[in-house]
Amino acid sequence: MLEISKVSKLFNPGTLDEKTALVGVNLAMKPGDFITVIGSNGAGKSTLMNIISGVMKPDTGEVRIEGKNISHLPEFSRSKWIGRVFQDPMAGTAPRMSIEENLAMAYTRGQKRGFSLSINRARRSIFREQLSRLGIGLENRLSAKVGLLSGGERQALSLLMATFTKPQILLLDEHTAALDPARAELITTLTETLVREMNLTTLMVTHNMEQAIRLGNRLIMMDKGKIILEVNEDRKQDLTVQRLLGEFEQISGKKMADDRVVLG
Ligand SMILES: Nc1ncnc2c1ncn2[C@@H]1O[C@H](COP(=O)(O)OP(=O)(O)OP(=O)(O)O)[C@@H](O)[C@H]1O
Repeated sequence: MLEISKVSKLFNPGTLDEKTALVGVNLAMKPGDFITVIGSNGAGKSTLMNIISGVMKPDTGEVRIEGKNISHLPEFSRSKWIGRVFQDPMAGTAPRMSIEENLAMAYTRGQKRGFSLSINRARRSIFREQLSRLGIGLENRLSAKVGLLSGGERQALSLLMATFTKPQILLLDEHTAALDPARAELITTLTETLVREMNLTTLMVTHNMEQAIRLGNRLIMMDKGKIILEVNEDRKQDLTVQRLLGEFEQISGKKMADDRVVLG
């Protein structure tokens, strides 16, 4: 489904500010895989997400979706295959537009230009039905401006918008990190439900170790631009936070440096 092969990225090469972000990263995801990604500060997690979604190009290496090399395609052309939710609840939605206008945008994502953004009765009923799945009453607020919603409500809407057209790949970039614990739990539960119901192939970066262990069928750990540990389904079930931290120390020879790490 998603294949990343030999992807490397160096920022500001040849300058004092040179930063290695990714070094020969390989990753293959099967349809329905749900991989959680953890790692120390500056390990390259966001760069990996940015390269998959087309925000930036790798120096070397390829990104393939269903066998098709998409490495040369810009971000907007990939949006029909890739849904993404960011850490910042402000990032995934347009604040001055209403809930239904935002949904209409998500609905037509990746379609040819000129595809109607108009909201007719049939579409409105689809939007209502989808919003009701979130279980937070947004289906009764279709014309409310998104800028007026709380962080948790916006993030729930972002999640729905990112998954609306059943993307081939769903990228979740610390999407619960900016929320208080109760809202974060709500978004986590929603994520699990949407991913399971649609059987979405999902890559999720998180600083919450307990969440990384609990969610998904695979886990990868990154350090200094490399995947240093891959845990598959059978081993993941026996994993604990302590064991995971121990593995990190053993492989990298240091303690995990992550100022935002949540042990659960
Ligand atoms: N646009 C950029 N310009 C220069 N250096 C960058 C840029 N983006 C990332 N880097 C550097 O590349 C390395 C990897 O950064 P990245 O943001 O991918 O790590 P991360 O694992 O997401 O880190 P964190 O968990 O701290 O957010 C870091 O050293 C970072 O400083």
